[in-house]
Amino acid sequence: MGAPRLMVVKIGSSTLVDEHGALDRGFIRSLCDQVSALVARGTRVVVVSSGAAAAGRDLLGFAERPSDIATLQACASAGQASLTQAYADVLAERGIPCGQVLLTRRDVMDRDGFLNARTTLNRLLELGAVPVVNENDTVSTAEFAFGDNDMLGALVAALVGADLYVICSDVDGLYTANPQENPDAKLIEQVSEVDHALSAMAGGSGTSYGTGGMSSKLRAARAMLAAGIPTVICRGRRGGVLLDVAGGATIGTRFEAPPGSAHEGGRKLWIGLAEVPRGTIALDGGATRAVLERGASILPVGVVSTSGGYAAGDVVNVRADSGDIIGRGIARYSSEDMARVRGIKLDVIARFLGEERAQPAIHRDDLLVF
Ligand SMILES: Nc1ncnc2c1ncn2[C@@H]1O[C@H](COP(=O)(O)OP(=O)(O)O)[C@@H](O)[C@H]1O
Ligand SMILES: N[C@@H](CCC(=O)OP(=O)(O)O)C(=O)O
Repeated sequence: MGAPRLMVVKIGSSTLVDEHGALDRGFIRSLCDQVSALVARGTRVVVVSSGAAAAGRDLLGFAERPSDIATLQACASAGQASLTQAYADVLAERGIPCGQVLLTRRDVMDRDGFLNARTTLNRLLELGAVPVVNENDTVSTAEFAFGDNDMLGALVAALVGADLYVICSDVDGLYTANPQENPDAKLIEQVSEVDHALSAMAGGSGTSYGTGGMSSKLRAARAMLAAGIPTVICRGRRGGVLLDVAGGATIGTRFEAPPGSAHEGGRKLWIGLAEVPRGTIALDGGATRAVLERGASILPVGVVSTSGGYAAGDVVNVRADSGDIIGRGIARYSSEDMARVRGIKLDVIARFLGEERAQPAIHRDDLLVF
C-alpha cells in the first residue's frame, strides 16, 4: 500500500481536551507535527475537528456539560475561535496555512452547496493549506445537524475523494463491547462489512465531551465502505498514530471492502450522506434479498410498511426485514401513496393509476445501499 494521496482526519472532543476540560494545546501541537510530516511526504490532509463546545465550556466557565441547545451553541461559538486559532498558530509555525470550513447538513443538501463546499476544499488543498472543518453549530438545528462529526468527516471524505478516513478517538478502536463497561471486550482489527451483529456491539459515548459514541463512528464507517474509502478508528493520543496509519500499520480497527467490490460515487453518495431522510420504508425478505444480492430497485410489492411524512422525491431510509437500516434512497411516491401501493404488484398499480404512475418505490439509480 502506497502513501495516501488525500487523508481526512477526524478528531473527537474527548481527545482534544485535557483532564481539566481545557483545549489541550500540547496535543494539537503533536497532531500538527504529524500533519506537517504527512504534507512533506506529499499527502494532502483535511482535519475535521470537534471540540468547539468542549473548549467553549471551559472559556465560559461551565463545569458540567450544559443541557440546553442554546447554551451548547453559545459554547461552540466561543470555543470555535480558539480551536481554529490553535491549529492555525501551530500550522503557521510549520509554514502551512489553514482554512476554517464550517458546514451544516443544510449547506450541502442542495447540489450547488455541495459543489461549492467541494470547490473551496479542493482549492484550499491545491494552495497547500490544511482545511480545518467543523459543524457550524450556531445555525444547525436538530433536523439538519450532522449531530456528531463522524458523519460530517465521512461526508467530507466523500466530497474531496479521500483515499483514507481516520477517526481519532479516546479508545483504541471498535471493541466487541464498550471497553469502559466490559473489561473482557476485545479489539476488532479488521471489518469488511457492518452487519447487525457488529452494530449491536457499538454503544454511546463514554464521556460528557463526546457525542454519538461508537455507534456514530460505525455508521460513518459503513457509509465509507459503500464509498470504497478505507477507514480506521484509532486512539488519537497514541504517539505518531497518523503517520503509522498512513504507513499501513495495523492499528485500531480498519474498515475496508474486499478487493474488487463495487463502490458508489457522486449522486448516490450525496443521497446517502448529505440528505436528511424524511421517513422510512420497511422491506419484506424478498425485497431485502433483491436489494442486497442483486442491486435491484425496490418495488411496491416488497414494501411492508412506511413511516414518516414525505413527498415523492424526498429521501427515505430503507429498513431490511432484519430491522437494520440498509440504505437510503429517493422515494418515487409520497408517504400517503406509498401506504396505498405497498404490497401491490406493478401491473395492478398500473391498472388503477395508469402506466406512468406505476413506478418502483425506489429506483436502483436513486438508492445507496450501505
Ligand atoms: N464497542 C465499543 N468499542 C469501543 N468504544 C465504545 C464501544 N461502545 C461504546 N464505546 C464508547 O465510545 C467512546 C468514543 O466515542 P465518543 O465518546 O463519542 O468519542 P469522540 O469524542 O472521539 O467522538 C469510547 O470512549 C467508549 O466509551
Ligand atoms: N461541532 C461539535 C462537534 C460535536 C461532536 O461530534 O463531538 P465528537 O463526538 O467528540 O466528535 C463541537 O465542535 O463541539
